[in-house]
Order: sequence, then C-alpha cells, then structure tokens
Amino acid sequence: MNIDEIKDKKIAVLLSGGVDSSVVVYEFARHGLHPDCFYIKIGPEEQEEWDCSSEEDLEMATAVARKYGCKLEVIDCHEEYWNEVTRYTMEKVRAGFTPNPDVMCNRLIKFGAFDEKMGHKYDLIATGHYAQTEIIGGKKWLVTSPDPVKDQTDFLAQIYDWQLKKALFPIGHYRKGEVREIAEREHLVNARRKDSQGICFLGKINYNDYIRRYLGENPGLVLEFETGKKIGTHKGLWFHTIGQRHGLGFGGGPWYVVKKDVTENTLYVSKGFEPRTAYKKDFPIHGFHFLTEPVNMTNVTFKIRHTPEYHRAYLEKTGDKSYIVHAGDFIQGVAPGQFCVVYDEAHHRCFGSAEITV
Ligand SMILES: Nc1ncnc2c1ncn2[C@@H]1O[C@H](COP(=O)(O)OP(=O)(O)OP(=O)(O)O)[C@@H](O)[C@H]1O
Repeated sequence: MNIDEIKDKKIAVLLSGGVDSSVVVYEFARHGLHPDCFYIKIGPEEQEEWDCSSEEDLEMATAVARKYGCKLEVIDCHEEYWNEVTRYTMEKVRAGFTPNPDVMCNRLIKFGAFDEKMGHKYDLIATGHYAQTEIIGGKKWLVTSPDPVKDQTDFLAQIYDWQLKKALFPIGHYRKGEVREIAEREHLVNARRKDSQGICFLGKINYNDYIRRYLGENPGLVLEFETGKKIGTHKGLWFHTIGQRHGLGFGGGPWYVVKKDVTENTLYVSKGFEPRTAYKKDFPIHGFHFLTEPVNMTNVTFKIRHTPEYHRAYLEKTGDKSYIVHAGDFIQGVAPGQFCVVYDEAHHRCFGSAEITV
C-alpha cells in the first residue's frame, strides 16, 4: 500500500469482524489514517436460526473500529443479497449447474450494492481479501497473493473494471500467518478467531440447507454411468456436483458423480479410482470477463476450484467471448456453471474468468 498515493483519498473499509479486515484497519491506523468502516449485513434475517455469528461479527467490528478511532456504520444489503446472489445461485442450481455465490457476492454486493448505497461517496474501497493490484502498462491489474492457499483472486475474477479501479487490498501482500501475528501483537479482539470456512456468510451455513430452503427436495434415480444399473436414489440433483466423491452414501464404491440429467432427474455415478469420465482436458467456456483489458491467452494458467494449484493451458478463441480451454493435464470434476479463472503463465496476473459451458 503506497500511503503517499492514498493519503488524500476518501477511503471506506469493509470491516467484517474477522481478523483480515481488522488488520486492514490497523494498517491504515499505523500510517495515521482513520478511514470510515462499514459492516455489511448480508446474512439471512436476524430471527432465523442460521444467523448465529453475525451479532458477534458486528461486536468485533465495533471493537476494532473503536480501537483505531474509526467510524463504523452498518449497511444493510440483505435484500440485494437474496434478490441477486441467491436468485443467481438458485437459477443455476435448478438448471443443473454448479454456481459460485461467493464470486457473485464480490461483484454484486461488496463492490456492487454497497457502492450504490455508500461506496460511491468514497474514492477507494478497502477489503481484507488476499489479493493484490499492480499497475502494469499504466493499467491496474489484479495480482495473486503470496499465500497460495489463501489467495482470493479467483473470487474477485468477475468484478467490473470500475470496481477493480476502486479496490484496495491492504493486507494482500501478507500471508495468513503474518496477518495473525500482527493481530496478536496488536491485541486485536479477534486475533485467535477461527477463519470463516467459505467466503461471505455462506461459510457459516450449510450449503445444502441453503439450497433446500429455496428449492426443496426432488428425489430421483441414481444410475451407474457405464451400465445403467440402479445404484440408489437422490434427494435432488442440486445437492450434487460433477466430480463429487464424498457424501454419496452408496455401498460398493467409491462412486463419483459424472453426469446430471436434468430432464430425467437422474444422477449418474461411476466407480473406480480415476474414472476417465470424470476427467477432461478440453472444455468450452463462454462469456469471458476480462478484468482489465482483453489479452492474448495462448499460454495461460487457470483454476476451476478454490485450490492452490494452477493448470497450464492454451485458450482457443471460438467466438466473441467464447474459448475452448486446452489444458495441459486432465482436470477432475469439470462442471458447467463453474468459473474458470485465467492467469498469466506465472499465475501472477489474473486476466479474468468465464463460465464453463460443457
Ligand atoms: N459482513 C461484512 N461486512 C463488511 N465487509 C465484509 C463482510 N464480509 C466480508 N467482508 C469483506 O470482504 C473481505 C473478504 O471476505 P471473506 O468473507 O473472504 O473474509 P475473510 O478472508 O475471512 O476476512 P475477514 O477475516 O476480514 O472476515 C473481508 O476481509 C472484508 O473486507
């Protein structure tokens, strides 16, 4: 964070009550800056049973803001979350796809609805994401964190260019361990708090409960992919994703989910250690969203899941925003609807992302 460049700017900090965004506030304070902090309400209704930790989050955020002499305000984006992120999630899931609500939360809520309600009054919006930015060729690019496990550039790979221009990631150059050390040294109330599991509030609730609540159950058959033999029944295709291995509960496995037939409401599974059907080397993506500007994607790296590993590939352009990903190795669990996030060869710069078509 170059203090000289930002010291005269109006900065809003998104303060969640977690350790990362709390250290963000500290990073400003140690340079004599006391930006306004905002806690966004994105969880479910207060009276609902799954909203157990929001109150504690807000208490933590309040304590941290007070410690550093910052103002804290609560911004209610609850309705926008359910109207936009939940609608997107349920539509995709119903169609048999594998959506990523956390990716959409960054675009539509943290840098979206928040900006509309409050952020537009500020020059910069700072978060505790593990991501960095760099000016290359006069343009602002999204760049990976030095902590490969915590890196969150994949979750930011759908934000609009104007959102990226406003984004500031003050702890993005640290590793998680360093952030925790700072928090302990500075006696932050949440220094030893457990990390949220997923991202956003979804980490706090069970994903299947979230889906069941909106779509209910829709039982159907589970068949062996190769033989068509009945293996069992499922409670709804939306509780399963391509590549899934765990939680199927059928004997004689291990079984992998290899196909979902939405018309027939049938789940296809395959046995064996590494079934070919569960792996893909070439797959199409559509609606490619470039974060900064279009680039040549002949030699790139990519990931389709929030894991520290990147795969090599070259992308063959097939249409306006469509490509075929030709991966260097076989990729397990390629599922339609998932985001394929694309980086440069050294997985330093994040170019953007697109949905897998298949
Ligand atoms: N409810 C919220 N209100 C305000 N900002 C939030 C909220 N939830 C997340 N954020 C912002 O988004 C960033 C990334 O969110 P994420 O859920 O990944 O949390 P995290 O990496 O565990 O960070 P933290 O430790 O700050 O919660 C946070 O660091 C914070 O800046």
